[in-house]
Amino acid sequence: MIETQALGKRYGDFVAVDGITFKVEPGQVLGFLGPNGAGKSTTMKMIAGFLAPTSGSARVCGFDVEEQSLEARRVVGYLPEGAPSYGEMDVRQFLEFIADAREVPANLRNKRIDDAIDRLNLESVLQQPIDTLSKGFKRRVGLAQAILHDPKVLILDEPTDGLDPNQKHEVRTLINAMARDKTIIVSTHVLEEVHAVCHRAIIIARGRVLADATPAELESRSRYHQAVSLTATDVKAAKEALSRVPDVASIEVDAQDGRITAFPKPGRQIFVAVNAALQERSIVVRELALEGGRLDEVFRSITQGGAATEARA
Ligand SMILES: Nc1ncnc2c1ncn2[C@@H]1O[C@H](COP(=O)(O)OP(=O)(O)OP(=O)(O)O)[C@@H](O)[C@H]1O
Repeated sequence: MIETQALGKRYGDFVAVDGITFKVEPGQVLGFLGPNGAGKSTTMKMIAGFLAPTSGSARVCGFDVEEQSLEARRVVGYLPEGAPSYGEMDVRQFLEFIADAREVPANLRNKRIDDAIDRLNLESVLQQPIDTLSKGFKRRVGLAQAILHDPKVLILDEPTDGLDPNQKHEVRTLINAMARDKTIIVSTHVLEEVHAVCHRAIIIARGRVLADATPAELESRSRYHQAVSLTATDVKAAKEALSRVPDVASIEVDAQDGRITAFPKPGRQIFVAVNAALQERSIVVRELALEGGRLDEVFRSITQGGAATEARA
């Protein structure tokens, strides 16, 4: 369990984190989204016990991160931004050092190290100094040290940053597998990641929570939610057919690929009627899709101001 209560951080007059309150239950993966400089890393550092809050509080597994700092840090695995580590050590030496620093019991030490090596596919670079590793491998070493002591809580600051698509997929699978018995916060700029791993997402900007919802709830705020998009050989005829469907509010055609999107009037469903209208006029359609909503558009709308900016936290 992770719980923050009006958690805040100031640097002089500058407010980096402005009274953030949220709770994450075991078994949940919370996605932390927000533009550059929103306060994501600062919040994660405070929860991980690496930075003292200037106001409010945070608890992990019931331990206050300031008043019970040691107990709190014991139950947390933390992957910092950029994953700094001791570059002159080789990977195995570094993981052994972490096992000792984390006081992993002697009878579990080798098993935990081997398990982390296996989960992050580090076998091929075990003897290599960390400084000489590629960015992706450095990130994986950072993840290995975060999970080495099998913590109940994981704070992962952009865990897939710098990874290639295959590695991204592997790390997401790993997070999903670990989610069953852990409480996890993941910050990311990759919106598809929210779908792949998060049960819930918090969007923050200028140090404040602007939205706290499931990925599906966020998508439902998109103007594309329940829109119907299609590609047709005769764009003009397709547009004409769609314009006659009573519940279609507007129609847009993508200038680049000619894709047509029909937007419903508020609260209306148009898929069946659109399909029928196209068939009635024998319009040849290459694909026809019901849109769930677009997270990138919701993210922009929420963080840059606009219709969807109301906070739900
Ligand atoms: N030590 C510091 N002194 C002064 N300002 C700081 C310090 N550390 C962070 N900040 C500022 O606090 C704000 C929040 O930074 P933070 O790193 O938490 O953002 P972020 O959401 O993680 O951004 P990004 O997505 O770019 O990683 C930024 O404006 C940053 O410049």
